[in-house]
Amino acid sequence: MRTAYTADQIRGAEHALMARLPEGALMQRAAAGLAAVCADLLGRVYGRRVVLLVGSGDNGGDALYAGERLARRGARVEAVLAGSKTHEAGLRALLDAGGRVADGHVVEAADLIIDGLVGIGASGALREPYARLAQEANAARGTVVAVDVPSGVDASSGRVEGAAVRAGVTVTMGAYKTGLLVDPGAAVAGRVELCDIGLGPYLPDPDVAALTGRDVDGLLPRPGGESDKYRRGVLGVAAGSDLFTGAAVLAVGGALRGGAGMVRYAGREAPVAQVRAQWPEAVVTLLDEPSIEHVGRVQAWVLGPGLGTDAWAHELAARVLATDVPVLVDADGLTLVSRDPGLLRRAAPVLITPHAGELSRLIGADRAAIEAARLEHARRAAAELGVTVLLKGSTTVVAEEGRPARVNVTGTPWLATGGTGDVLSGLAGALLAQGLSCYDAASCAAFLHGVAGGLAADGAPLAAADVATAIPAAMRTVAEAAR
Ligand SMILES: NC(=O)C1=CN([C@@H]2O[C@H](COP(=O)(O)OP(=O)(O)OC[C@H]3O[C@@H](n4cnc5c(N)ncnc54)[C@H](OP(=O)(O)O)[C@@H]3O)[C@@H](O)[C@H]2O)[C@@H](O)CC1
Ligand SMILES: Nc1ncnc2c1ncn2[C@@H]1O[C@H](COP(=O)(O)OP(=O)(O)O)[C@@H](O)[C@H]1O
Ligand SMILES: [K+]
Repeated sequence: MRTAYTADQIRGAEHALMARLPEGALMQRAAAGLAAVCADLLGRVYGRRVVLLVGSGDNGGDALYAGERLARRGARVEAVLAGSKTHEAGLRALLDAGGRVADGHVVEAADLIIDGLVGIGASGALREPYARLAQEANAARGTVVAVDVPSGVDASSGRVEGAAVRAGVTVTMGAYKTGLLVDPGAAVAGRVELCDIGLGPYLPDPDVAALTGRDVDGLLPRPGGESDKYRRGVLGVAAGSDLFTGAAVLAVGGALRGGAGMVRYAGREAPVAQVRAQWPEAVVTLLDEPSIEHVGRVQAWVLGPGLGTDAWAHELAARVLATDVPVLVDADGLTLVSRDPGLLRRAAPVLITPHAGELSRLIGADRAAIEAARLEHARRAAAELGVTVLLKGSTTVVAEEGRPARVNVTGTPWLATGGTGDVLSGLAGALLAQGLSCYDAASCAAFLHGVAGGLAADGAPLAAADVATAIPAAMRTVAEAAR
């Protein structure tokens, strides 16, 4: 499990650790780790041009001391002092080692740029001249190494207001910051290298966690000698309509690859015909009326992809939500519950899987605001609605009250294509049917869906059905990672 922390949590741990160490020791550890990563990136240090972007705080201090170390190994180190003040001891150390102070024009020609403008002490959008320097670094040809977090990214949330440094590598001190795992921050952090400064024993419970392949492998249910198709878990899928038949086909496809013992599909005439034609494995019930009475017993339901939002769909949704098994609500199901929130009042667990637009209707928040602060809104929805939330998008977030939010680190922008969400619903539903909690089913499904997307795309466009097909390969990949 990868864990990450807010700026306040990091500060608390740093204070506790600092109290036991001589002054400045922590910054020396940070600078040593930073300089080592930079030296690796440069290959040969001697004679290379390194530019330090130095802000007024300790983030600038880290950069200056790392610059000192690189200068002692023969690099030509120049510091651009951006703040109203500068870490004095750090600057002296750099100058003593042969580094010098320069203006912003040196950025363009640097082999390596160290972004020490701001770290966890930043507040709000980057001010000038920081914002201009961030843009110059982004336009330069040299590798950009961010200290702790890329400047312009809010360390606690991943929010970016205005300009931000786009790093090739971020060297983060002591522990991951939440903003490095959540877009838009994660998207500009590049490769994140954790520099151990001894903070571990002082860290509180994490703000967020990210599953690794090993974690997912450990959570996935596997059939044993005693298993039969009923004991493995049966999933019901209530999806599709005469207008949207594909969503039903894709959700059932995701479910069949997700390891349920059986998938029961229930729907109207047109999607029933399509599901029958595509998936002989599914047990299909044609619904003459919106009732699930004749569908047979299931351990979980997926409700909503392509279901429509008419009175018939509403009635079917009410029947599914009146059962006592976990229900995953997606797509049109979310529109139905946003119109009739009473539907969500039930004793058994609910997992909702909205994208930002669907969540905006559910909690009355602006879509752009949700995309800018994904974690905050997913948590708010979980608390207000009393459900588990899987918020889809460039970073998928899973939130449930009383547990650390989980952020998903797999996936590819190629997944941004119609129908992949339906596959995700089927997959997560299959995991629910096999007995995983909403929290684990959602986070494992997001992880596997992202890996499957990467395998299916392999650098080129994918169709949603390819993602379903790649789910078993994704499971094998996590099993290999665990070995
Ligand atoms: N503590 C430790 O033990 C260790 C800490 N370490 C390192 O220290 C970093 C934290 O250092 P920090 O607390 O000095 O804050 P930091 O991020 O450098 O910036 C603060 C200054 O920036 C300014 N500023 C703020 N917002 C701004 C904006 N939008 N636009 C422009 N300027 C803005 C503001 O100054 P102002 O100009 O307003 O006076 C503020 O005072 C941490 O990320 C890690 O790298 C490591 O060495 C390990 C040990
Ligand atoms: N930029 C992106 N990077 C990675 N994954 C993305 C991106 N955009 C969307 N996705 C993923 O693609 C899927 C799209 O789902 P959804 O919006 O429900 O589409 P649909 O309704 O067409 O199935 C989700 O799993 C989402 O997390
Ligand atoms: K920085």
